[in-house]
Amino acid sequence: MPIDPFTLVSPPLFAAADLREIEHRWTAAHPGRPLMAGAGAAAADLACMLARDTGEPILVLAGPGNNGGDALVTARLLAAQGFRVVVVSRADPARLPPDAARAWADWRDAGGNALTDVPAGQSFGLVVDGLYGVGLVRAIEGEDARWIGLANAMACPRLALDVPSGLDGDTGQVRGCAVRADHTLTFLGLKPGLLTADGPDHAGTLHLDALGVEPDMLPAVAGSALTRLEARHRLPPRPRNSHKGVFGHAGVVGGAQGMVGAALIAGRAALAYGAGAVTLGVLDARVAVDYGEPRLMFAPPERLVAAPLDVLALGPGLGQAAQARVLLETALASTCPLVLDADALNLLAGDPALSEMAARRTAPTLLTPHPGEAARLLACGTYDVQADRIAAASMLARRFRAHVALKGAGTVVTHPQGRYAINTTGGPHLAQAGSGDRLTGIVVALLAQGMAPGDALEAAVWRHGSEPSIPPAAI
Ligand SMILES: NC(=O)C1=CN([C@@H]2O[C@H](COP(=O)(O)OP(=O)(O)OC[C@H]3O[C@@H](n4cnc5c(N)ncnc54)[C@H](OP(=O)(O)O)[C@@H]3O)[C@@H](O)[C@H]2O)[C@@H](O)CC1
Ligand SMILES: Nc1ncnc2c1ncn2[C@@H]1O[C@H](COP(=O)(O)OP(=O)(O)O)[C@@H](O)[C@H]1O
Ligand SMILES: [K+]
Repeated sequence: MPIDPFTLVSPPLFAAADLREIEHRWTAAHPGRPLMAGAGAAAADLACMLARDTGEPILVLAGPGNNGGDALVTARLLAAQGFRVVVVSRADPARLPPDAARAWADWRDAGGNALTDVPAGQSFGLVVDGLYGVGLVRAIEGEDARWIGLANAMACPRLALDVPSGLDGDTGQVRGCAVRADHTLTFLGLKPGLLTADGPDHAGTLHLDALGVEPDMLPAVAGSALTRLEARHRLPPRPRNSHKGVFGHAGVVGGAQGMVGAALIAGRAALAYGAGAVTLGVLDARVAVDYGEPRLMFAPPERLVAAPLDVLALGPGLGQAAQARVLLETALASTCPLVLDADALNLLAGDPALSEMAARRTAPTLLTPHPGEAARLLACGTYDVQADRIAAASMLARRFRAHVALKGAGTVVTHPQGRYAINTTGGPHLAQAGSGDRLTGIVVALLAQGMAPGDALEAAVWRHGSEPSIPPAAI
């Protein structure tokens, strides 16, 4: 029975290699009971609910592997329920993998056939996409790409089996082109690529069917989906018998001339999320008060980076002048948790000595790069970062022995020990200057109040995405 995976707490994320391991364990424990039968049955049930009630046939696109096998089982079960089904496949039945070959034989025995092209001028009540799943190994091109283009242009809903064809389940990268599904029914477990990069735009509403696989058959994995907060992500209730000192003193350094707002946004967010006191070290010396949030204190940045604080953040609106570099060097020597954002990351990227210092810190370091900043830190292109966001964020976590939030659609939070989480809150309303500064402030607030660094970064990313959004006005 498919479920909404977002109702689960921190569901694990399985890469293609993990899924093959599950299949291996299942086959060893249950010979002769292919998982494909359950996958096809679940897909047929969902397809019944999604197909438009117009009497138009259901188009089933079936590929050359087991994803195509799932599609053929789905087609047979839908036809058995009285739906008109048009199967389109160019796969050579003689070369199908064993379970898919069985599905093809069953479909043919039930009177089914397959067209070798999508019929022109025909409208459909639903498209079932079973071209490629987690076995996608190269870019989609040729006839497959044409079919995907046709399917994406159809007015009816599209249901993708396992992953939208063309989307890499491990990374969320579109390889060539991909089905833009309205719904994706994914099998066994969630795949990281459904949640980050191009995944959310292509998967539509996610449904998960574990196909009856027992939890003890699932391999231990490094990744999970940040669907809901766990207890470790929450602060204890504020004791009545408390004072501002209990909730930490945070310092935020940044706000060079022309970018003062970045530091103010971070500072305001830190107060809003409960830091006991927040001092800004603004580089633009003309600014000494925030009239919109007069609780913010101001100190010379040189003094603030060397002050005894509970947490220090450096970066929002920092700029890259010589003064900023010196501030960063002093901040790296601090003994409290240190959050580096924006230009602090750019300065780090261009300076091997500072990078070395960052990697050697004994107090926790948290990095919050957007893909461009991550690319500078890794000395590669933004495209390379986006092609595998988990790998990029993991590399940064290892290199800097830091907790890292690689921002953007499906923010990836990685930890020095190798664990990672993909956030599921937020959306394109956050794609506006100043969003990242607010995230920095939220992280700072949670750290100031004593949350463990990795948990604070995850919780901040989740909460930032959960804030009520005011969508940009339609024009
Ligand atoms: N694991 C399980 O237990 C379960 C798995 N299940 C299902 O199986 C799916 C995985 O099946 P799979 O491994 O057969 O891979 P799949 O995605 O069908 O593609 C492989 C074929 O595609 C080809 N090919 C690849 N890329 C291509 C391209 N760009 N352009 C053209 N061809 C390309 C590739 O060709 P080759 O590289 O061999 O030349 C090969 O022939 C999984 O997503 C789920 O739906 C369920 O039944 C539930 C249980
Ligand atoms: N399309 C998107 N979907 C989800 N979150 C997004 C999207 N675009 C931006 N964000 C979020 O908005 C914030 C932007 O941060 P950043 O790029 O550093 O902006 P700035 O430095 O201008 O404040 C990050 O938290 C990022 O994850
Ligand atoms: K698919």
